[in-house]
Amino acid sequence: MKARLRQGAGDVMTLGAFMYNFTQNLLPSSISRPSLARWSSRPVLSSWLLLLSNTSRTTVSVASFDPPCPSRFRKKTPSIVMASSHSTTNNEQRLPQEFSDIFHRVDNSFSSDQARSLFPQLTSAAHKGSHGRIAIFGGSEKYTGAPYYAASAALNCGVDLVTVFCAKEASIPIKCYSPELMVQSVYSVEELDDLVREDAVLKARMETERDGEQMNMIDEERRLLRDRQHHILQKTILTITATFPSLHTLCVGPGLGRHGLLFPAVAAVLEKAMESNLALVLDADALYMLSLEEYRDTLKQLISYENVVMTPNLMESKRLKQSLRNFRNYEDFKGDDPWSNAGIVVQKGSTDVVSQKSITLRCKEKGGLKRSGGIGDVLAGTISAFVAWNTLLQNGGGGNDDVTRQLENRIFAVWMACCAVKKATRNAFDRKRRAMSAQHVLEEIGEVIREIEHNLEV
Ligand SMILES: NC(=O)C1=CN([C@@H]2O[C@H](COP(=O)(O)OP(=O)(O)OC[C@H]3O[C@@H](n4cnc5c(N)ncnc54)[C@H](OP(=O)(O)O)[C@@H]3O)[C@@H](O)[C@H]2O)[C@@H](O)CC1
Ligand SMILES: Nc1ncnc2c1ncn2[C@@H]1O[C@H](COP(=O)(O)OP(=O)(O)OP(=O)(O)O)[C@@H](O)[C@H]1O
Repeated sequence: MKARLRQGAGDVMTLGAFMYNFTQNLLPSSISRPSLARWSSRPVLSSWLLLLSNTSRTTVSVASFDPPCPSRFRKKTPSIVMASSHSTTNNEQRLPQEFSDIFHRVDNSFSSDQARSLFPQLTSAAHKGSHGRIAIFGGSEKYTGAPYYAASAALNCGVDLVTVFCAKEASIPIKCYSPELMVQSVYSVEELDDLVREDAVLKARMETERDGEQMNMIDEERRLLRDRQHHILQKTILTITATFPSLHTLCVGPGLGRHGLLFPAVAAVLEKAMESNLALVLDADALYMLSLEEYRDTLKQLISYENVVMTPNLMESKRLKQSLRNFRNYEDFKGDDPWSNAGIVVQKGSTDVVSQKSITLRCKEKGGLKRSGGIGDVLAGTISAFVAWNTLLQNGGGGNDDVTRQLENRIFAVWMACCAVKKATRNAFDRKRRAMSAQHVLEEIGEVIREIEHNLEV
């Protein structure tokens, strides 16, 4: 697939087909009937990917069909040729307007086999951990819900084991939310606050002190304080990095908070993760941290790291873009788009835009009309699950072919996670309307994943 993408040969090239019955009632019946196409195979797909490619940029969009997938899809995605024609079925009338005038071709580049390979197989040979071990580094005094949502979303998707690394102050509440989560306190906000307070006192004394001997003593006290700080943060870093060999994904950020003393430890954890080639999902306060001038070097490293997914909301996206533009050596990141990096970026919005280098996939799945806090955390956890499975595929021992396929599939895995959360949000909204919260989205995500897999198997 990668080779095809790089070729950029066709003005319009359709990459592949998914059979995922996501978007029932995708369009209101009032939408004007598009000039539709006739499919060489009847519209058997519940969804398909349109890859519009030109030499500089590639865009994949998603549309959907309603009908259940027939058995022939079991084997392989049928080759579909779209010709300019008119609609003959209700299903075709449901095509989104935006695709009506696109003359395109769908081929077998992304087959249902590949879509299936986004999920690890459920077999009796599986053991605890075969379907993914992930960790969430987040959760602070103020935010205990965010890491819980992210971790539970991953569990509800089907990951086996999830550990939450958080502040001591957050660990008991998170444990009480769910017995399934392994929760480990890796630092204490109180302890960090004490360090800040003691340093402020010493600094103030230093400013007023005139006696040389006293000043030396204060200097020494500050040095000891720095040692204590170093020791505390090293413990945080070592506790987390010690788990790296057993992890398939590390998600950093949900509810992390913005404690200035913790950030150096977060940056060190990210750097160690890159050294270990561990898959990273970065959200919320991890993205805030990366937009700060002190952490530009870390951001710079992440920009050229292949194994990262960043999931900024509107604000986080603005901050990071601004930070990238402010790079003194911005020439390192030539190109109009500061996002054109090695890893994957998901810009969340009414349409989630998933991009990697010159490839862009758009998740057109409709969400709900309620935007409660925490749905971004559910998304971070869901993406972490799909990325963990993608890592498992890489570790599957299939040799270089598997590695190549893993890289090709990862962006589709992330896109699929975005669509799943949108669909779960819509189901939750349909059920709860204004009372909908992230907890209700969590309750839906497992069923949505089941539906996706069912549609791939039936
Ligand atoms: N239950 C919990 O524990 C939860 C904990 N959470 C945790 O909170 C932490 C901070 O995360 P964050 O999202 O509040 O911080 P940040 O991105 O700086 O936004 C700050 C301000 O930016 C704005 N704004 C944001 N998006 C916008 C948009 N699309 N369109 C327009 N404006 C937008 C908006 O400003 P306002 O509209 O209020 O002016 C917003 O208040 C982080 O750790 C996260 O994980 C949450 O996950 C929720 C559940
Ligand atoms: N304008 C929008 N219309 C519809 N859905 C949206 C819109 N903006 C974001 N979403 C969806 O809401 C979910 C969370 O995105 P959001 O931008 O709120 O993230 P966030 O601020 O990080 O969330 P959180 O509250 O967990 O911190 C995603 O699934 C995204 O697709």
